[in-house]
Amino acid sequence: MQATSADLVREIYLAGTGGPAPRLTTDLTALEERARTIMTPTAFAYVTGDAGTGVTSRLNRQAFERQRLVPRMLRGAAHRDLTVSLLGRRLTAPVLMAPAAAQCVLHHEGELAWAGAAADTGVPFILSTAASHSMEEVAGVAGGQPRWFQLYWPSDRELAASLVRRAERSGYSALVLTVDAPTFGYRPTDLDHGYLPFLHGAGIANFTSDPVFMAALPEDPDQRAVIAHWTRVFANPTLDWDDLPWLRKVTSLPVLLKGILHPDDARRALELGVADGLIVSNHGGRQLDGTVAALDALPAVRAAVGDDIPVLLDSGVRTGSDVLKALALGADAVLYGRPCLYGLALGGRRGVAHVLRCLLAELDLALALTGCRSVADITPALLAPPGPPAPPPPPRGA
Ligand SMILES: Cc1cc2nc3c(=O)[nH]c(=O)nc-3n(C[C@H](O)[C@H](O)[C@H](O)COP(=O)(O)O)c2cc1C
Ligand SMILES: O=C(O)C(=O)c1ccccc1
Repeated sequence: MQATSADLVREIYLAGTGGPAPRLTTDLTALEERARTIMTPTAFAYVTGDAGTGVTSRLNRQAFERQRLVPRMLRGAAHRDLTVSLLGRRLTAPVLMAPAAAQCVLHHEGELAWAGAAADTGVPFILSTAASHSMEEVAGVAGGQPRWFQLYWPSDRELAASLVRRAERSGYSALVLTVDAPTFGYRPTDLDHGYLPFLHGAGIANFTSDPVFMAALPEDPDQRAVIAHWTRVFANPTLDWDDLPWLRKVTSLPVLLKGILHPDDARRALELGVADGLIVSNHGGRQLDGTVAALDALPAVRAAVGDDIPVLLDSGVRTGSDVLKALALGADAVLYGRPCLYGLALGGRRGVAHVLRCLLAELDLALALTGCRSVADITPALLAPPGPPAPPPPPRGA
């Protein structure tokens, strides 16, 4: 199941100079530009869209680029084991696909392609509450790989409980509660296009398939009424720490909080006993402009919670070396976001699987080249001591 770097390289060279598919590339940092050529301007703006000036996204990348690996030699790492144990399950690699809303605006198969690629590669996916196919439909193509459900906690508790119970029943094995989006960020690209997928009915399938959501509407409602109701219940800006024990009562699934950046929030989650894991993330720079890079926030969060609780990271992960750096700084695994979405836009299920295989291949090679036989061998000792601060990153497109 796991694509080794040797398999991938053989597959690509045997396919000839055209590579794995005409539009795809093995350069994981070049996917965005490829995707730009085939996506509608509105969909491209939605996916690439950052909050405000976009500085957070640039800082996310700069934080990875600032870290330098110091590889070790002659350690006999001819065979590498990428597998890791997370929440009691063995994963193919320390990588999961990050939750992303409304994927049908990128490709008509949307989350079904996402789940198919997970089955093809062994990389688990996290399904967004704001998916364009219902969680039950997506579960149907997912195969036996672990899959998690990301919860945007709606303003109605009965609806929240219904979503959680459905996720549990349809085989999602953990809940990711996103806590950094009590409201949308200020995203000038979306605002300038006047475009949000949800207002066109994309990304609301978990609601239109939900008995509690539908019971609040008149029989046979028109789309405008459905969307209007969705905008009323989707977000819950009043959510606070005191609400979280309720979630514990509703489900026996492990809960991870996504969007933690401050060590005090990390400590609080543990003290209250409301989280089985944390995801250090700034939502890919889409929420608050000027936020600290997720990678820079990671070491303090790890130090605050100790080694026993899973700490994952996303925001800016693009390459196999990035995964290695995140793990060296204390992450147990990473979530892979926009590159998978570009793969989806470029080639549906095959495109997402290609992107994931490239990442795993590059990670596998990075282990070989740093002298690591397994993920457990990745330690802070692989990183050079911090150097002088880098100059500020240039704005996008400069
Ligand atoms: C188009 C798009 C939609 C997203 N939708 C969700 C979502 O529904 N729920 C969520 O928790 N995070 C969502 N995210 C954030 C990702 O889970 C992840 O935090 C982010 O993509 C990481 O940044 P990166 O992709 O630049 O590495 C979304 C991100 C993008 C790009
Ligand atoms: O676009 C996003 O980043 C996102 O997480 C989202 C998804 C659906 C509704 C609101 C925000």
